[in-house]
Parts: sequence; structure tokens; C-alpha cells
Amino acid sequence: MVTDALTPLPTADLVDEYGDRLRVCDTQFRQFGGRRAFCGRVRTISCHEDNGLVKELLRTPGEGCVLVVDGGGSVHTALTGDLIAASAVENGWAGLVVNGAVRDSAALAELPIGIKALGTNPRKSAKDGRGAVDVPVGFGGVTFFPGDVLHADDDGVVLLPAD
Ligand SMILES: O=C([O-])CC(=O)C(=O)O
Repeated sequence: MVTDALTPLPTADLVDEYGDRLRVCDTQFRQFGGRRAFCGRVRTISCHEDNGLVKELLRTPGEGCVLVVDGGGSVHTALTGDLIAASAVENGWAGLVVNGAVRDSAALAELPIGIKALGTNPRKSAKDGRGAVDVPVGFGGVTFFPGDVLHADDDGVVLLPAD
């Protein structure tokens, strides 16, 4: 799955162009990464206050994908910090969308990657690796399927189907 060629497009323009064929996520994310506009094919992780799988997956080649982490909306622990995000940059991931919290936010802002999350918490997550990779996940009124094309910017997060 090589998607490095994708260019982020303004989400509002995509809504105008695609109408109801576009899925628009209602979640009001905050921006944490150094790239405020990003896009890529979706990969997913579903987990709860455990970022073992996130750490492991972001150590593998991202090929321009965006990792959508559904932490169930919990902001009790951080699912990503600066070390995990730096490894995502090194491995060619385009961005992270986290339905949960992050930490090391000052450092995240310096990294050349998109990171949207609900908020921050300095508390670490467990590292047991509980959860699932590349399963459909749902929040903000939409389902994120692995392979969907995701565009994100200051206005929001939108999804186009894989084909
Ligand atoms: O290890 C963690 O859970 C998150 C973290 O602090 C980092 O990525 O630097």
C-alpha cells in the first residue's frame, strides 16, 4: 500500500465536491502535530488505555498512511507521546488521528507529521498490546475502514471510500 503521492486537499472543498459520498467525522479534535493538513490511506487500531499496539505498528513502514487510533474517547492515559510520534515520522507515516489523549504536546508540535487527538494527559498508557489492528472503528458519527482515504485539516477529518 504505497500512498506517498497523495496530497492533502481542503476538507471543505472535498465536502463541496463529493457531498454525501464523503464521510465527515463530527469529533472536535485538537491539532498537535507540526503538519496541520495531512492525508493518507487509513490503518486502524482499537485499544483502551493501552498503546502497546500503537508503539509496535508505528515502528513499521507507514508508506504514507494515517493511523486512526480508537481509544474509545478515554483521555485518562496518553496513547502517543513524542517518542512514538518520532518513530512514526521516521517510518513514513503521514499522520495520526487519536480518539483519545496524547502527551509531550510541545514536542509533538515540532514534528513533521499530522496529529489530531481529543486532548492531553501526561499519564502513560499500559503496554500490554491489548486491542486490535486494522479493524473498522467508529467515532464522530462515521466508520473508519482500513484502506479509506482520509484528509484532515483545521476544519476536520473526512473519509473517502477505498475505490
Ligand atoms: O511511551 C508512551 O506511552 C508514550 C510516550 O511517552 C512517548 O511516545 O514518548
